[in-house]
Amino acid sequence: MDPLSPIDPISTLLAPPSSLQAQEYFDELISKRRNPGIKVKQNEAFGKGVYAETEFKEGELILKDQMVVGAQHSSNKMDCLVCSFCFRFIGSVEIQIGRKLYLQQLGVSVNHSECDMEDMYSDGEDYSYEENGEDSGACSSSHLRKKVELPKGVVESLMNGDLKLPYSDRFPLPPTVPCIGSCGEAYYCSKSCAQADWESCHSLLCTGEKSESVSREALVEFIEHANETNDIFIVAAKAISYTILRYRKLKATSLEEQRKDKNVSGFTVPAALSEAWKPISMGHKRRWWDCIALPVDVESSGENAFRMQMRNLASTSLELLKAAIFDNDCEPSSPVEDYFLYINDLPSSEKKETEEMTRPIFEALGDDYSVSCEGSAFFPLQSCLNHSCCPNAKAFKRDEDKDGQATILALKPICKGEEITISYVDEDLTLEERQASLADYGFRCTCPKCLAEET
Ligand SMILES: C[S@@+](CC[C@H](N)C(=O)[O-])C[C@H]1O[C@@H](n2cnc3c(N)ncnc32)[C@H](O)[C@@H]1O
Repeated sequence: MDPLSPIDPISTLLAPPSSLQAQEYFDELISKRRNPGIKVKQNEAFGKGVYAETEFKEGELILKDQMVVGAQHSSNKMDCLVCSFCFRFIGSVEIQIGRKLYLQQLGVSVNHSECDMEDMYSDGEDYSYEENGEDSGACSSSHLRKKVELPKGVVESLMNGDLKLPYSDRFPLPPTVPCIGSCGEAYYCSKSCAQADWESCHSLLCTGEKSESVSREALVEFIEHANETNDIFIVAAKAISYTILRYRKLKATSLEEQRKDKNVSGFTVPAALSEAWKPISMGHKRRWWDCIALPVDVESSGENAFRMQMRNLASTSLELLKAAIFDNDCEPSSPVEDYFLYINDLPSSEKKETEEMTRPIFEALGDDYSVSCEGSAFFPLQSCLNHSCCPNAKAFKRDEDKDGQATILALKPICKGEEITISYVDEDLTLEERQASLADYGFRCTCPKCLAEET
């Protein structure tokens, strides 16, 4: 068999890893990430689970987990300009506010190609937004807000840096670094994040002129389909691009080693592919279309048809992605909120003067002025945490947690050997509401709180 020809048995890659493979992988990951207080173990009832290897006090950090791939929600892109790799807020308080107001006034979402963000940062441009333009509401995340209009030119001045808000230098943000492929859609907090994202997955998913995708038109079609249906397909595309790029690197290294030393064991596609796919495969879960909850308006007799419809949706998305990248051969607070809280807390003499300038901007932003960055991501350790409606831990962003890492803190004292659990849903909901939300995860909760409330 030609060792470089693509192999078909994708099903081998999609099979769950054996318990031994998973145990070795997570032991190594925990040791590399220096999270000695935890261990991933097989749980008889629910598959994998995370267990305490030491005692944790209330409020103590249990683990920090680096994401493998993740994406900001399409609908959130209008509210927050964040680094496309580490999801830190970028630019400045003025750019965050100005960009949001600009997009609201334009009445478009940045997911759609009508609005090129590149234009918004170039100085002296005619931004041509309608001063009294009606928000179409079609793509805006804030069409319910009562708008207060700002004088002409304020929004442009905020975006191009001509208008500096008082005290905004107390909330410094990293500058915006554009994407290497010039797509004008991805921005970063540093050149190193831009490079890391390019090498991790973006080179194949970039719609810019330096894109390494097979077809930029096909890629745009794939992204539009994901934005119109479910933007989880963007995260799936990132996982696939990540695997392809890791595979290529492994192949190049292996062939180079073989060239130097003929005695080095030969490169094989299956081995390199499964190594490249390993970080994703370790998060193996049931198929999405098999476990999502049945919508309330679908009768149980229509369940098979519904699941088939969802499967077809995922398959259409994959076909679109394949046309774009197929290779023949893997809640922080908002700085805007922090800024306005700071202004609100100023001593009254300074506050009065400052608010003359900031109040109209605050009112123009409306109720949702402080939206934080939201998205979906795959965190290998966090994804092993099982659910409980009376959890002993919580994913929590502290002031220092500004990057895209997941932080898990103890909610109460945890003993050595105890399972660490988080709540996937709002624990204050009623029993029925909690169980309905958990149906999306494909299980019925039997934690002590649910059992007590059921009787
Ligand atoms: C984020 S994963 C947690 C890790 C998972 N046990 C594994 O083996 O990868 C979520 C899945 O774990 C299972 N799970 C988590 N908490 C559970 C619970 N309280 N009861 C039953 N199944 C649970 C469900 O299958 C759920 O879809």
